[in-house]
This record gives sequence, structure tokens and C-alpha cells, in this order.
Amino acid sequence: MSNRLLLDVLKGKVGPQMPIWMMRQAGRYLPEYRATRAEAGSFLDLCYNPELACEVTLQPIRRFGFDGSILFSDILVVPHALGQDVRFEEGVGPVLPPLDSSEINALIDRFESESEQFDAHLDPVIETVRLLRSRLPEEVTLLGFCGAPWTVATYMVGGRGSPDQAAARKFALKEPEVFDRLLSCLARASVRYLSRQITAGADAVQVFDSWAGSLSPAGFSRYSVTPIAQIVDGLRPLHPETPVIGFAKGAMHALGRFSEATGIDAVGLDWTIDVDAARQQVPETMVTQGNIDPLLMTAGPMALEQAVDRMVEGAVGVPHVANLGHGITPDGQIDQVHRFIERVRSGNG
Ligand SMILES: Cc1c2[nH]c(c1CCC(=O)O)Cc1[nH]c(c(CCC(=O)O)c1C)Cc1[nH]c(c(CCC(=O)O)c1C)Cc1[nH]c(c(C)c1CCC(=O)O)C2
Repeated sequence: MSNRLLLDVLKGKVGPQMPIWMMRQAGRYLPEYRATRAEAGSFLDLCYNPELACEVTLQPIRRFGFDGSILFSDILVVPHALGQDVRFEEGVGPVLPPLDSSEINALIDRFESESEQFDAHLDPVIETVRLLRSRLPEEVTLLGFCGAPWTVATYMVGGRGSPDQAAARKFALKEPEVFDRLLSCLARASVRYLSRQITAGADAVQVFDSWAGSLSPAGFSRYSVTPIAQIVDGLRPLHPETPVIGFAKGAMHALGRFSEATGIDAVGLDWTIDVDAARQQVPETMVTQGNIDPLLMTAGPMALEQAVDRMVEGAVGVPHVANLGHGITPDGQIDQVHRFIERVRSGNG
């Protein structure tokens, strides 16, 4: 074992303590985030400002002492780097001009002929990773990330978030070849982007398929599993030692297939499945991560402590990373985050 608790567990070593980090740990529930955010200008200005992005990444580490630090950026910097306009509107979230098939084909052709432009657009994010690795304590594991091709494509085609991703699902039904071509392009772009994050200092990477839950089982295989497997296959020869975490939110019905067919090292769990039930579906050596309902951060201590105990009891003797089942919401309470951490740490050493 090294002194890096999270990285060790992500590599399958079970240590004396369960490591903790939290999805969206840098975000609006923190007053110091809101202050830096106000200083930065737009949300994308913050993502592309290495000093400020580094600062907001470090804020939750200073305040809570998490074992992992996730790069502050967004999954939608990838379509932005591919040439699509991306804006974040207050109270709405991301807004993009929805692409039709000829625009998608043009964007893919451009990526193939001018991938240096894609790389150059993301230079500030890579610089943030470099700054982070030099400023984080050595024992804190630095996590890079990207969105999974399906989730990123739902925004590229639908133009904004939606409850059921209907626009992207319709597009996939009407234009399956163009859609496959888009997902494959996003997978190749993600390999380039994640590989550069790893070279700059990321110790592990997570692929977020936040909207996997809207796909049918067949759609899930084609649009979630296949492109994520393409990302893992592309990264593995370049960075054989770097763990890849896959998180297909809403797709706990297909956890076994997702874990095995993608080639990931660790699998994220949402709050709809218990850790012990999840572990029965995945290979024994698979690392699990999750699965506390983020809304428990908005209520009282009892329900949270019960959920943490259930997670800890479900993960005795197996490699598991304590986390939420999705990102903490802006109304998450800071004292609940402290309770979450204390409860995990008191429950296992
Ligand atoms: C789907 C998705 C997006 N972005 C992301 C996902 C996948 C994970 C998930 O499902 O939550 C990933 C993401 N976005 C952000 C991070 C930073 C790192 C961290 O987790 O601390 C990460 C890992 C910052 C952010 N990304 C965003 C914020 C809030 C915007 C702000 O500060 O004004 C933050 C802190 C904006 C964003 N970005 C996105 C949406 C839908 C929104 C609006 C919704 C919202 O406002 O929460 C797209």
C-alpha cells in the first residue's frame, strides 16, 4: 500500500480505511465557490481559467480533507472544443444550438482533419491539471474526467438538458449511422483529452454517463457500453496503470454487463441499488463507488447516517469508494458533508 488511500483502492487493494470523495464537491453549495464564481465571469470563463479552476478544485479539499480531488471543468468543454457553441444560462443550465446530421458530419470531418485545434482549445484545462498536481498534497488522488459519448451527444443533439433525452433518442432512431459516427468521434476525442489529463498529472479518470438511464437495454449496449469500451481500449495501451471509473447513472439494471463489457476498473453506483446487491452483479475484483442519495445532504443526520452505515456494511473487505450516487445539489448542507465523512471514517477504522 502507498500513502494514497483512494488510488490504492481504485487499483483493487483493500486498505484499513474507506476513501471518500464526492461528485460535484466543488460547487454552489460552498460559499467560497460562489465567491470565486462571481469573480470569474461566466461559468466557461471559470473552466478555462487555470488559476481560478485550480482554486475551486482545492476549496473542498481544504474544507473537508477528501481523499480525492476532481478537476473542476465540465463535460461540455468537449463539444465546445469540437466547434459547437456552448453557453450556461442562470437557472437553465447548458444551452447549445442543436446540431442536425449535416452539421454533425461537418464537425466530425473537422475533428479528423484538425485534431490539433481540438487539443489547443483544451490547453487551459490541461494546465489546470498540471497546477493541481503541483499544489495538491501528495496523498490526495487527482481525478480527471470526461462525459460519456451518449451523455455528451444528448446535449449536442438536444441543445439542453431534458428529463428523457427524447431528442437524442429520436435522432438515434432516425439516423443511426450518423449517430454511431458521432459517438465514435466523441470516444476518440475523449481518449485524446483523457490521455492528456493523465500525462499532466491525473491519477485516475472517471467517465460520466449521467443520462444512461433513458436508454433501452439494446440502446444501452450500443450507445453507452460500446463507446465507453472504445475509450477504455484507447487509453489502456497509453496508460496501463491508470484506473478508469465508469458511472452509468440510472442503469443499475445492467451493472454486470456495463462493468465487464466496458473494461473499466471501477463502477459508480447510484442510490437505487445497495452496495452488497451491486457487488453480486459485478466481477469480484471490480471496485465499486457510491451510493449515497445526494438529497440526504439536504435533510437531517439520522437518515444520512443510516444510509452511510448500510453502504459501509455492504462493502466489508471489498474495494469500495465512499461517494454520493450523483452530484451534491446546491442546497446540500455543509454540516451534512462533515457528518458523511465522519461517519464513513468512524465506521471502518
Ligand atoms: C451532465 C453533466 C454536466 N457536467 C457534468 C456532468 C456529469 C455529472 C453529472 O451528471 O452531474 C460534470 C461536471 N460538472 C462540474 C464538474 C466539476 C467537478 C466536481 O464534480 O466538483 C463535473 C465533474 C461542474 C459544474 N457544472 C455546472 C455547475 C454549476 C454551474 C455554476 O456554477 O453556475 C458546476 C459546479 C453546470 C452544469 N453542467 C452540466 C449541467 C447539466 C449543468 C447545469 C446543472 C447545474 O447547474 O447543476 C453538464
